[in-house]
Amino acid sequence: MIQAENLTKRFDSIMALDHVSAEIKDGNVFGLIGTNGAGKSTFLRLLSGILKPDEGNVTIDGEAVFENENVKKKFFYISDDQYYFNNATPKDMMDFYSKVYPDFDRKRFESLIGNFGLEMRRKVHTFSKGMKKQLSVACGISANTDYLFCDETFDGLDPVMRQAVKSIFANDMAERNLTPIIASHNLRELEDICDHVGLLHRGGILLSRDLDDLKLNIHKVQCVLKDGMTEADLASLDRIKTETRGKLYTMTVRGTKEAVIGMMESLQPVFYEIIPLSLEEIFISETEVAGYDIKKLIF
Ligand SMILES: Nc1ncnc2c1ncn2[C@@H]1O[C@H](COP(=O)(O)OP(=O)(O)OP(=O)(O)O)[C@@H](O)[C@H]1O
Repeated sequence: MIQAENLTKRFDSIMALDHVSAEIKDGNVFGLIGTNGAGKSTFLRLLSGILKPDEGNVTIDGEAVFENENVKKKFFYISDDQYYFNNATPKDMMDFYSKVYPDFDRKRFESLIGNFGLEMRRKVHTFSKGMKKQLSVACGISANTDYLFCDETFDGLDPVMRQAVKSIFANDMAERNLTPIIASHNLRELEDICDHVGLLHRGGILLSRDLDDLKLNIHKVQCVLKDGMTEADLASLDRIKTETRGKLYTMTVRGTKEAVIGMMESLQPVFYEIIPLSLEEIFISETEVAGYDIKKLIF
């Protein structure tokens, strides 16, 4: 488990991270969302001990991270701008990381490089941005660490590759309890992968919740009411949003699924169904309550 307590980091007058606390459970995907400059990379750099916090502390499996070589073997940090040695090839990177990470799986690395359509002996500086991202994912996965820190890892990957990488993460979570921590400015990219999402804004955590909890008390309902009934008849529902298209009402409603179903049944509409809410829709309603306009905070 990773525990961050009151993490604070300033760069001169810039407060990059302001007393951020988070608990990252093993075997879950922790998504960190925020606009450019929100503090995501700073958070990951503090988690990985690249930076020292001004205040607060971070522990991985109970041990402090900063200047602790043992703990550093437990995670791999795929940075937004991964460093490769001058003239290095994927094979050189494999040789390097094999020395750093005792459980580095060379066979897996070769197989991932092959599956991604990359070449082991081609110079990395001739790779495109997306190819470099693929290479860093191959390094990170093959390192076989308990935790994988991903900074905008999906950015720059094409949709097919994005899905492939998500499947690889899911596979490693199931097989060896990998815990990915994924920072992204794009909520939609985390939609189908995260168990827990933290929303970072100007260095502070605005919201940090398990997705299952978020989804328990908010639902999207579509219905067609009987002739003679109007929107006023929907007053018993705790509606956050209502859209009307002809006779079709699409509503975002607060309450447990059972309560919402109960109310809809009592209205005896011509038709109704509960449809899944997107992560973005959930976040919009949750942050509205906190007085924020999420559309200004995420893309
Ligand atoms: N080395 C540094 N020196 C000075 N300021 C820094 C440094 N690193 C980060 N900052 C500042 O800290 C704040 C948070 O930056 P950070 O890189 O953590 O944001 P981010 O959420 O990762 O942004 P992005 O999505 O653009 O990568 C920004 O205001 C940034 O300018």
